[in-house]
Formats: sequence, structure tokens, C-alpha cells
Amino acid sequence: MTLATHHLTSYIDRHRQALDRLAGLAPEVQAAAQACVSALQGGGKLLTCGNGGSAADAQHFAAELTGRYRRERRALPAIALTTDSSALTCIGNDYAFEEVFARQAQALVQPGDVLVGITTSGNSGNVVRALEVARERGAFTIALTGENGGRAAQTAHLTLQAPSERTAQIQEMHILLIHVLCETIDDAFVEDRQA
Ligand SMILES: O=C(CO)[C@@H](O)[C@H](O)[C@H](O)[C@H](O)COP(=O)(O)O
Ligand SMILES: [Zn+2]
Repeated sequence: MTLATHHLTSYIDRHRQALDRLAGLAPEVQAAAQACVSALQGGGKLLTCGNGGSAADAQHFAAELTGRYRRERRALPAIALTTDSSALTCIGNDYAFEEVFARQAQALVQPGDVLVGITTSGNSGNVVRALEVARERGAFTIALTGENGGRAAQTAHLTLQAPSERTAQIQEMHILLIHVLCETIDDAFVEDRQA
């Protein structure tokens, strides 16, 4: 067996073992999807943030909404707080790295919005601070974490805890969860092209 084959087999085995536990998150996933749909139907927007691979996930989620996920529907408002290098460097340099998302949240979050903070450890300070600020400003807050929800789970209104302690596997489940949220958001808007 090659090393790559060994890794592929063990990744697949690990996912097989985790899938039943992931299915157990259905009530939380339904609640998260409903919160996103209600915010968007009420004129609110989604804001997303995360670090490293989770920054990519945050951008991926926002782009599925402003662009398109799977079915044709109107463009939906979503902003990833990870993309503006001027804002990130200014806030990181002049305040603190922990404030890079929170300061943008102070500027952008309105009551009725949803902020989604993505952190596999559950403990990235800048994600936790963004959840805190968004909550204070009247947004509904959702954390995507690993099995250990960490400080993010203590801060957010709702947490989707991917059942793993391995960063990579948590990320792989996060993107699955994000796509399920997008599928459910499509369900709500696909008949409503002019709204
Ligand atoms: O993609 C990976 C590892 O798979 C890394 O870039 C990873 O996202 C970074 O180490 C992050 O800083 C981890 O942050 P977090 O998920 O604990 O909030
Ligand atoms: Zn990665």
C-alpha cells in the first residue's frame, strides 16, 4: 500500500465513524438554517469569519450566497470579514489581531443580521470577539467548531460542533455543514426570484 493510499483509507474510515454523529446535529443545523433564512427574508445579511482554512470556508460560504450555490435564485447579501487586507492590517496593526473581525463587526453588523464564526479549536480570540460584538449589536450568532466548542460555543447563540478533534477533519465536516445550510437557504429563495 502506498502512503497516499494509507492516508486516503484512514481519512475515509475516520469520516465513516463520524458520519452518524454528524447526522445527530440535524436539529442544530435546522435551527441555524432557519436563522439564516429569517435574517435574509427580513432584510438582514450574513457575515462570516475564521482563520486559515476557516477563512477560506468563510469566504466560500459568503460567495455561495452573493453568487450562486446550486439553484437559480436572487443574489443574497453576505460578507466575509476575512477578505479586506487593508482593514485586516490596519486593525491588526493599530489595535490587535484579536480585533480584526470585531472592529469590522462594529462597523457593519445591524440588528437582524447573522454572524457565523468558524473555528476548529473553538478558541480563536478574533472569532470569539467577533461573536461577542455581533451579539451585542443584535445579530444572531452561530459558531462552527469541533467537538470541543471552546469559548466560541460559550459565546454564540447556537453552535454546530463537528464531532472530531482533528483540525482537518473538522474543516471537512464544516464545509459539508455549510453546503447543507446553502441547500436549505436555496429551498427558501428559489421560488422567490423577484423578492
Ligand atoms: O487549514 C488549516 C489546517 O488544516 C490551518 O490553516 C488552520 O485553519 C489554522 O491553523 C487556523 O489558525 C486554526 O484556527 P482555528 O480553527 O483553531 O480557529
Ligand atoms: Zn487546512
